[in-house]
Amino acid sequence: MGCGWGVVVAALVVVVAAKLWQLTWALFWKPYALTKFFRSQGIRGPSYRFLYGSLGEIKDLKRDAKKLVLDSSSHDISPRILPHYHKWFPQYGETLVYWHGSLPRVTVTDPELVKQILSNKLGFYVKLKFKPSPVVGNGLVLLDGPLWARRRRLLRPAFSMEKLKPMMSKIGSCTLDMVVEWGKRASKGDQIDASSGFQRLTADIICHTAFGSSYRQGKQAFLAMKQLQRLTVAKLGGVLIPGSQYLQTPSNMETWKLERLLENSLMNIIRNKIASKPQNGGYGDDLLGMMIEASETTQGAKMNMNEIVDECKTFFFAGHETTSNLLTWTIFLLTMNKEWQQKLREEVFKECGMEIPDADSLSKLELKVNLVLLETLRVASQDIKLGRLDIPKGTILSIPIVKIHRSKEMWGDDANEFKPMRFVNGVSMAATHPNAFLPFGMGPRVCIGQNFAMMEAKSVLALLLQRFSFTLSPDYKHTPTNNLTLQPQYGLPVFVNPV
Ligand code: HEM
Repeated sequence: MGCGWGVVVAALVVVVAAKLWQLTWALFWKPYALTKFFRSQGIRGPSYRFLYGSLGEIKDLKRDAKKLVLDSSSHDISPRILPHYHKWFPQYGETLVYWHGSLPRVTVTDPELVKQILSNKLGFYVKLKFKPSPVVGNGLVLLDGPLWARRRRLLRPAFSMEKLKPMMSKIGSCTLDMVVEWGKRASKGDQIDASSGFQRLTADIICHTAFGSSYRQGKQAFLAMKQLQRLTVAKLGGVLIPGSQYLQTPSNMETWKLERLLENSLMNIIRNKIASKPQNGGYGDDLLGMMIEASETTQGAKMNMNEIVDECKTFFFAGHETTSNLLTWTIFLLTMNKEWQQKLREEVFKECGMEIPDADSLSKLELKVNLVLLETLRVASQDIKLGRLDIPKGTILSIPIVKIHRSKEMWGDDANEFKPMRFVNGVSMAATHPNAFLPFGMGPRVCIGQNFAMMEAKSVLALLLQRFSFTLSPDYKHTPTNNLTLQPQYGLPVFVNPV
């Protein structure tokens, strides 16, 4: 008996010792070994700090950066939104390694290497999974491998120009509702926060275009998703203590409640849509209808309910704030460059008059939009060779698009100036490298909603410029901030005047 207990205790000691060794290796020795490995290739960066890596320093730098108010005419926004890169690039060069907890993160700005990562033909690079990720679901944005390929093939038809054209009238009518509201406020001399206006407008547009007649239920699901997103952002940037996501904290309980609400609302919309399909008709012109249609008519397994729910979440997540920010920053730039505001308005009048633009007239608008900033993250799923660099499995590769878009080496000495004419000979000729312009990414995972977003942004802008001129309010503070997407921290107060 005594001998039996002795064996159990000895086994326990061995297991605990093995776990402790694993932990010490992962949190202590491995980062030091990797630091040496990266240094031997000339990749340097801030030293690893136990458990937190560089997160503590990044947090402090970001906290201080949030207090900065930039000069409105400055396009170099990196001191505010990427203060860590702003500090480290001059110190360590643009290919540097820093630490997300105990995981190494290598930045890549060389367009050739960026192209190699984003072309990703052999599946070496997989998406970084946000955890927890109730917001994006397991949709197209985060899937990898054969699951991603099948889903992309099923969804592609829904985003073809042909399918998108019928949505233009919905985009037009949503915008005109906003125009009426802005007109009323303009007549009282009120200033308008264009940023929150565009947030509401693009939410309306995505709910109408995604769910058609189920718009109201779609809006309820959308609002739950926005709250979930806020909770998720609050959790990002901290160290995730394993298991903490299962504790009954107020924030976790709020998250679970919203997840159930989002899930149930979306399931109801989908069930109703399937049940109310006319005998000889289709599911309708909205994105959800086209998605169900495509999943039934394409060869191979149908998309099941959970997959469709995941893709609805993806449309909300990927298709709302991105386009809203594009519109916000475009209006900001047009208030700073009045001659361009006038040029665009003249072009709109010439091609569309006072009509709601259709696909034809839109295609004639040469509106240039050059401020779209995103950071794309990928993870190496096995040891790989990137250019001359050896990248060990598990390294997170970070492509700071904001930095690439502002690089003087690639865009010239006027990189920080507003010069739409640099695109006059096409996107690939605007910089020294054809792939230096990456607002929608590139390669097989290029944004599937690119046409949708550009069509939406052009329609909204045309309708606004036909009716209003925009002047920046003296209350505006130039404080771009990163809430997953790039937004003005205190909104974009403008005065609108009828033209
Ligand atoms: C100005 C607006 C937009 C910008 C700047 C933008 C940007 C991007 C970028 C950079 C990626 C690639 C990420 C990567 O390489 O992993 C992406 C992917 C994606 N975008 Fe967009 N996007 C916009 C609008 C939209 C809209 C309106 C939708 C849908 C309604 C959408 C849906 C998606 C989806 C589903 C993906 C994942 C594609 C895949 O991985 O196969 N996006 N977007």
